Amino acid sequence: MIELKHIVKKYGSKRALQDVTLSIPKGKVIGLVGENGSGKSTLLKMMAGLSTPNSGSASFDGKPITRRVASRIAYMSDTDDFYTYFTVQQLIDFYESQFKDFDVLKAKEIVQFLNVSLNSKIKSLSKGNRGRVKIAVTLAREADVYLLDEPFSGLDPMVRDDIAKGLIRFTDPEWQTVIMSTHEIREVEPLLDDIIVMRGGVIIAHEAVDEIRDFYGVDATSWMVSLFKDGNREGISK
Ligand SMILES: Nc1ncnc2c1ncn2[C@@H]1O[C@H](COP(=O)(O)OP(=O)(O)OP(=O)(O)O)[C@@H](O)[C@H]1O
Repeated sequence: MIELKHIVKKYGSKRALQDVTLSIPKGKVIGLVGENGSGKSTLLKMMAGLSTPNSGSASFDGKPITRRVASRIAYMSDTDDFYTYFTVQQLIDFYESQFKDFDVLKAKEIVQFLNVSLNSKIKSLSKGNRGRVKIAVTLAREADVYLLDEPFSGLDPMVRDDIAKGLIRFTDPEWQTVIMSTHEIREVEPLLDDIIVMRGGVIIAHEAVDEIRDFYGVDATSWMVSLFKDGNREGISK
């Protein structure tokens, strides 16, 4: 469904992505992991049509990813400066005006599921509740793909758990794909079908979580730690 071929993205002379080739099928939940600065956000922006490659190609269902095609892709940034002057209800109204695939009833259901009041002003919400609202309006889009940049970052375990439950409950694995960057691999591992590991702008591994357990005989977190310790994917033998 999403195909990236030999993508290079430079910021000045810095290469944020180096020759990235990647195929993302429909109906998977994928964790994108790697050290700070390894290129995760840049890769998500590329798939969202928010960043243009210096070379290589990005396509969705065979068509180049442009802002138009990207209307089927819901992107959630990692920033926390999120329409602070709105109430939650006003934010939902705003999203409805911006996105054709936005489902107001679903948005309200998710907000209720996550225990946030529609009348709250976003600027007066705690960071955890802002995180809940952010995921609610993202998942309320009936998009083919959800690209979530660090949905768990800086949030306490209860909020992380709520967001994980929301992801399971409000996405349909039959046709929707979720790709999320995270540093909380241990917590999200049960949600994941695949893990993509990045280092220095390169994808150093892309494995199915079941395969990691079956062939490497370890959980995904231990597999990833060994991958980094040994500096390459041959670190753990099947
Ligand atoms: N707008 C920009 N201008 C200049 N350099 C940038 C820009 N965005 C990213 N970079 C650089 O590109 C590289 C990849 O950054 P990116 O944000 O994609 O990494 P990341 O894996 O998401 O990091 P983190 O885990 O810290 O969020 C880094 O070296 C970063 O400094």
